[in-house]
Amino acid sequence: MDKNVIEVKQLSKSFQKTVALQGCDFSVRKGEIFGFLGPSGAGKTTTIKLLTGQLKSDGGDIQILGEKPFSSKIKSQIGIMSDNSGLYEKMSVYDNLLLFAKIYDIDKRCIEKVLEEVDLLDAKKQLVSQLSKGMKQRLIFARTIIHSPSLLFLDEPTANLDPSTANEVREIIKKLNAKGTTVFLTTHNMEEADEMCHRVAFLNHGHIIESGHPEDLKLKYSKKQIRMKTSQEDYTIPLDPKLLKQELEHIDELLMIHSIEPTLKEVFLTLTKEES
Ligand SMILES: Nc1ncnc2c1ncn2[C@@H]1O[C@H](COP(=O)(O)OP(=O)(O)OP(=O)(O)O)[C@@H](O)[C@H]1O
Repeated sequence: MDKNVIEVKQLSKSFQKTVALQGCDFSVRKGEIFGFLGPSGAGKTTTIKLLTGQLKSDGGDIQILGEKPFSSKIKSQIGIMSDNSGLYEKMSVYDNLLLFAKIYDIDKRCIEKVLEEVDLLDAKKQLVSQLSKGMKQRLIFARTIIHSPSLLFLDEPTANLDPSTANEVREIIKKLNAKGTTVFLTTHNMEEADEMCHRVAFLNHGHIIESGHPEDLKLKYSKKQIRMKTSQEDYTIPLDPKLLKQELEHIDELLMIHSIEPTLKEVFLTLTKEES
């Protein structure tokens, strides 16, 4: 996981008077799930559009797999999933992918393989209009990965999905990543990021305010306290081995003891509050 597949330096983008990104720096390593997190309007979708060549930046540098985002050399290695599903409801699962394969000149033998991968092979003859939301989402996924990209851009892949469908999507992402696909993921959902991402970056007002492994961030912003629960009391003490030892000597019946770390959401809220 050491080679960078995405390198972004001092990226800026404005829309008329709206500054979407300003001096944004980050990198994504080969083989990781990288979570790009931020509140609504922070600039996440704009970043994905810039990284995938759908928008041009005003300044800064982007390298994707060692190339510029607009380079045709990397097109076949990239998969993009955003919220516009674009599925044809009156066509079957298979025919939706066939159409896509024809447009993008992809070998149609890839269709069965990818349907198997997202567990839709048995539904290949079903009309899209008859599919459950979860199945549709898996079909969109199939379309995104039909050409076996090594780098996936997923813009809020679980937004507006019920918990079980969101879980199905997360499992597919993890499975792909386990096979070596690098994933750039935007999400509002901090629990999801904590569960899935090897590293996260917090975006606020168009720039990165913090980044790192979720566990390391939670430790970094921990208040360093221990919660103690005895048969008599429920209280906290500072996270200090000497204090803890002293405390334990006095306790007759200890029911629970654990260190208190913030959740990723709490870390993010603290940081964004400090910034505004
Ligand atoms: N085409 C556009 N024209 C004008 N302003 C835009 C355009 N696209 C984005 N913006 C503005 O740029 C800022 C960043 O938008 P962006 O969509 O990247 O945020 P986001 O983090 O993806 O938000 P969300 O989580 O709500 O999707 C916002 O203020 C948005 O209104």
